[in-house]
Amino acid sequence: MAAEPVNVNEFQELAKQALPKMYYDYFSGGAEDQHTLRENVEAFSRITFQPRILVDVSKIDMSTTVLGFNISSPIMIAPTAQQKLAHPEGEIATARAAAACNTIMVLSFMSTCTVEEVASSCNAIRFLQLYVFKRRDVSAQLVQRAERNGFKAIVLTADTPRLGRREADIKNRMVSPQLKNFEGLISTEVVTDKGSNIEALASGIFDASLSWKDIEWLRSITNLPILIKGVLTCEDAIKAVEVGVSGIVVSNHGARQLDYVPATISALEEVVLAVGGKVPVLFDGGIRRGTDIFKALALGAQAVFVSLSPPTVQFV
Ligand SMILES: Cc1cc2nc3c(=O)[nH]c(=O)nc-3n(C[C@H](O)[C@H](O)[C@H](O)COP(=O)(O)O)c2cc1C
Ligand SMILES: CCCCC(=O)C(=O)O
Repeated sequence: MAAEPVNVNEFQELAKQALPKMYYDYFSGGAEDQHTLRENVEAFSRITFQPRILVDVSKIDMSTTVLGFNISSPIMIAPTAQQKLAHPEGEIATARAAAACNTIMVLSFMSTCTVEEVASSCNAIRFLQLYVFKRRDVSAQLVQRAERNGFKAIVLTADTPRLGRREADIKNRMVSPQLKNFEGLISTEVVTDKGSNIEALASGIFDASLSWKDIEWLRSITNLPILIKGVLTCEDAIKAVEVGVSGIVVSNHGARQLDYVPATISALEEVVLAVGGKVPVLFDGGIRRGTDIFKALALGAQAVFVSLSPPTVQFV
């Protein structure tokens, strides 16, 4: 029997063996040259510690609070789309894992299980990630269903007016299933014989006109706190605080959107300084080890998100 994996990179190797190539490439790939994909991981490796000795560490409490929710450690689960492509239980299994670890799961707007299925599967603390569709009524309905089903916050993803150009998905003609949340509302089954179906889906339904003024619209359709995901600069961090968001997620979407943006760990400090403690700053991108999380916390993150599909092994 093969030895148990001892780190995240080894899990990725197992995923590569287990998954059809089209899905493995979708889960692990980044945009274009995948420069930022490599940088997200490598920038962590350039940060080293100045350790202090002879400090009593016999009792460690890693618990923290995010938007008033106590969680067992500063590790939350990032929204990742279409999880049934990786495992038949999809987002329900992820929610159960979040409940077992006493942490928060962010459910992707493009999930393969419905908000109702996830809500009734366990008592995990759940936030809903939001994409704003051209059909605003569809996005609004989903937000309201999440609110009725006990979701606690909305995480607006702001870095995806269109889907990043992911060359493996183009070559594989990546297909996307009909997503159950939208059954009867809008079709998510795109059939194009050219390129990535998922990119075609996003260009068809995502509202590329989304801008700062739409935070007001979002506030008009929900009472839930709103976090904004995809902030990489002090300018946007200041704007986000000005429009009254309840939290900021420093993220480059796992390097799947605009290539050649900085590694998120390189952008974190400027955002934290600009926010000045007014709202919590969360963080994701490139986290593969506990020491990465420690670095993000040391640079001012309140907590981090980890994704299901760490794209490292092919590079390191
Ligand atoms: C397969 C996959 C699907 C994703 N789907 C979404 C999504 O639906 N919505 C979203 O806001 N971010 C999505 N993300 C981005 C993650 O939430 C997160 O920002 C990113 O994966 C963090 O980087 P890491 O993968 O290096 O941990 C996705 C990432 C991956 C790898
Ligand atoms: C159209 C689905 C988009 C999901 C997503 O955000 C990603 O794959 O990064």
